[in-house]
Amino acid sequence: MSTAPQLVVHRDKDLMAQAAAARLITRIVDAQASRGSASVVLTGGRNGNGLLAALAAAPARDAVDWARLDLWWGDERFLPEGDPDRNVTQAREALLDSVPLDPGRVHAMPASDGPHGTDVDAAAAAYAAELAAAAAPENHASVPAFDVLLLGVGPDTHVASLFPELPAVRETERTVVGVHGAPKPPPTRVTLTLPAIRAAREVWLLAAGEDKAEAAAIALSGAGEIQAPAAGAHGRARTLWLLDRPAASQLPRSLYPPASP
Ligand SMILES: O=C1O[C@H](COP(=O)(O)O)[C@@H](O)[C@H](O)[C@H]1O
Repeated sequence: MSTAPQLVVHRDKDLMAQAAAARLITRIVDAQASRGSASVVLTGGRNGNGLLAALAAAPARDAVDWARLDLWWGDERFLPEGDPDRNVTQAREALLDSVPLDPGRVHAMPASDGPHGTDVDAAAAAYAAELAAAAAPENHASVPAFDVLLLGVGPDTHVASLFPELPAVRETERTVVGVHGAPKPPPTRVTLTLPAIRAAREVWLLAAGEDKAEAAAIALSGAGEIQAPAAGAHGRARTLWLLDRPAASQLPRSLYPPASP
């Protein structure tokens, strides 16, 4: 299967979130049917949380066996446990607190008041070790083969906490790194790197709203991943961009899917 990006453009952000939630339910159910369990990497941000809220409201959510789902995070704002700006706090509020997950399979990234204190690099290394321990030994991989890895696209083309030109987006060896001096608050973060992202079977990039239009156009028009990290986010089997019309409004006509309403 090709990893060239596939694009789906929805009418507006609410419809995009509902359609993405329906798609994710199907993907999880299929993975659980074929392999017994599923693994999903969550993203923070408005679009990621919108998807989780839509999933919480979807009647078909009960088709998912929540106890056989591993949840990981693509990035985290390095703040104390329970801080309202942490991605995991927002995910809990949007969905996780309302479904019967196995707490042992909810792999939140460390907080700044956790066992590593404020040492974000140690926190990143610990998460890398947790991922490596969950990877299938027969695959000789350093991260699990995630079924779906979600990424919100920032207006500056950042994905996870990989910001243009910062060292994290240049990382080619480690799977998780600490981020210092992010241009979007908070400045200290933990993030998966591009090699870890590219180990996922499917990578879905979410972009809704006019403020994402330029980023989508740049990332999908051949930009380099150092300057436009979203351009470097690919899945092994599939790379899917889910957009709404405002976010797709600056795409070159050659990219705009002809079948989109
Ligand atoms: O800070 C973050 O921002 C991005 C994008 O968020 P959005 O609100 O502009 O959609 C998000 O994907 C990332 O997980 C988060 O930490």
